[in-house]
Amino acid sequence: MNSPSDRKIIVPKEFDNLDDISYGVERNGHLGLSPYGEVEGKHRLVLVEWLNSLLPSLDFSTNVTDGELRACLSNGTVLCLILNKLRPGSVTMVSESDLSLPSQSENVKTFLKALDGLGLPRFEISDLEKGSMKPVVDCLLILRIKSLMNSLGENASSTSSTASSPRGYAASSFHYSPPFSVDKRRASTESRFHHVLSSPNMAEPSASLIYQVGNKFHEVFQIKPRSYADLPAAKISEMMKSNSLDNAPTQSLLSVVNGILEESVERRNGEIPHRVACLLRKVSQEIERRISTQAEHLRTQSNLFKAREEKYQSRIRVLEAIASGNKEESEIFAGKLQRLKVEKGKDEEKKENEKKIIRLMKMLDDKNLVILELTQKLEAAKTQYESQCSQLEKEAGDAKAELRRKSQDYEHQSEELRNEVKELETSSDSKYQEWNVKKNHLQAVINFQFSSLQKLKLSWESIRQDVVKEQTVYAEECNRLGVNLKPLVHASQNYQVILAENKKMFNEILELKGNIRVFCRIRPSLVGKKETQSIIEDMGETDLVVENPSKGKDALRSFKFNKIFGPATTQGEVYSDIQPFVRSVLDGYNVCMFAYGQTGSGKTYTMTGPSGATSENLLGVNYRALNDLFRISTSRSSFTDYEIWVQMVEIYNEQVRDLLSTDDSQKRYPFIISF
Ligand SMILES: Nc1ncnc2c1ncn2[C@@H]1O[C@H](COP(=O)(O)OP(=O)(O)OP(=O)(O)O)[C@@H](O)[C@H]1O
Repeated sequence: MNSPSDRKIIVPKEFDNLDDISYGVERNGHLGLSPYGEVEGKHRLVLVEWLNSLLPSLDFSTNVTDGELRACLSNGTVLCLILNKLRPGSVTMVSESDLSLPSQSENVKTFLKALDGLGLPRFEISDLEKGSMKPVVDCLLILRIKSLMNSLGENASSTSSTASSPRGYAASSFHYSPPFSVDKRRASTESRFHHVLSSPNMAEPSASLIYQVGNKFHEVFQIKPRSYADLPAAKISEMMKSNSLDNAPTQSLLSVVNGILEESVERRNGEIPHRVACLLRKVSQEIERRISTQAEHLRTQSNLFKAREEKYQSRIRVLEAIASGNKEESEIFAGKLQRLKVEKGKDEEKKENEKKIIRLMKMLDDKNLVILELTQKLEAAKTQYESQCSQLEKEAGDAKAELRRKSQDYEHQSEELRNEVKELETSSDSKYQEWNVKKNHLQAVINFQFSSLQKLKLSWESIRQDVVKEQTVYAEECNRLGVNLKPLVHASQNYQVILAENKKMFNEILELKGNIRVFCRIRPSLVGKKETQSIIEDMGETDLVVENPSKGKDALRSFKFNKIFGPATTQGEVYSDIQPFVRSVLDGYNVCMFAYGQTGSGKTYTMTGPSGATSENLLGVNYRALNDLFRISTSRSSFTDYEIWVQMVEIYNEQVRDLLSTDDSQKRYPFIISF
């Protein structure tokens, strides 16, 4: 049986970070040294240790009294300092120099308001002023438990945070959950787990954390979102070689994984560069290692909790043995209980102790449940990350295969391009040769053209000299011609005068010959008629004698004409005597010619010509007169304009008819002539 001095409960060091378990911790290894109740004394010791570790300047003794605590905490400054220590900048307090008596409770109010905000139970301001400090102590202990729970959550996500701060408060955040509710603890744990994964605060580590994890990983934190793919391979390999990943906070590693995955998802082709995939695998391996370590750590802690529970069970059994009246033990404890009776009343204390032990056991059970849940969560997280890693490896494999396929495509394309380049080179060579041939040909043509040009220039020069010479000769000729032209000009000026005189004399001759002339043309006998049937007895130049036997002694009759044309006279000979009258028309005189005779005497033959005449010699007077009119008017066109029009009429049975009119109403006289 152990003596009272042997019944020291030596708490393993690992339990220092655990909240409720540490209620039973006595740094000097003894129970019940406090002037307060045994349990409350232990609570107070735990609180004192915690406060001293948070704010070393307080330097509370282990036997701190209510009065000392009240004196220290009553103005609220220390309370606010505790909060700010746990969560930097969480409250703004009034400095001590500004504190006046009326506003002394300002910092206390601020502290209590912060507790309300965190959802933690609070005390009243009056508790700080008088009476027991137990509500204040309990409140601070719950705050401590809460901070340790958060510290445990932090430990689950970062092994380095405990290394940087023994209690891991520097980067903690608080999420209140009622201390003895399993469901709410689960909710709180899940919340913390979610917080570790998604909190922006975790993605942005504190300055001290960055300092601890090293500059290499700090560079990774400085990478802008969606720029992992652009990170140089040298920098990634340097980071992977260094121990920066080992020192980096887990939430930062998760942020890197999430960043790479988000970047991969947002990229259209979903490809992950090889170097980034290597970094991803390295980070995943590091996370996996940490999860395994954490799980192992939690299993160890669970075992320790179980050992601790067994010890408490043995203690309970001892106490039960004491209670059941073990004599020796009773005697030993009797003295002790006697002393305790004197101080407070042993029976009540024992019952209270039993109740607290039972509560402690319940708390242990709850804790175990929480730890079990945490272990399960971590196992689930590990499984999830393993599946994610395998998924990532699969995707990396797919990406590699895709990359290989694309590489082959590129190889194929580059091969095709090389072939095309070769073909183009060949074609360009042939074209170059063609162009060279053409160039040589063109050069020869140009040379030929150049020599021809030279010859042309020489020819042109000689021609120019010839032209100059010819111009000189021409000028001389022109001068000579001008000299010769002078008499001609003079002669032409006289020519018009002479011509006018000629006209005048010509028409005077015609007048002298007679304005009215009568010619007689004797038609030859028609085919089939006898010559003897002719009545012409004698025919001279101008005289004609005809015989009419039916008249008896007056049978012979003579006629006189201006001229008589015999049967052998040609059409041209007839016109030659008429032609001067035609020319007289163009000099402005009126001329009228008509043929007169009996039917068949030859009028049409003389004026027009025989029908169907093809020979020019057979043309009659009309054709020849018109021909002369046009010829003479053309020759005089340089100095006289003539208008010539034709009208053909027939006078038959004293009726005049227009032979050219197409309008029947206009055919008979009088005609309406329009020009
Ligand atoms: N000088 C001539 N030489 C040859 N044949 C002629 C000559 N004169 C007229 N004849 C012929 O005589 C015929 C009658 O001539 P044409 O018709 O000229 O007579 P006409 O006086 O005009 O008759 P009509 O008054 O009836 O019209 C025609 O066959 C014509 O060829």
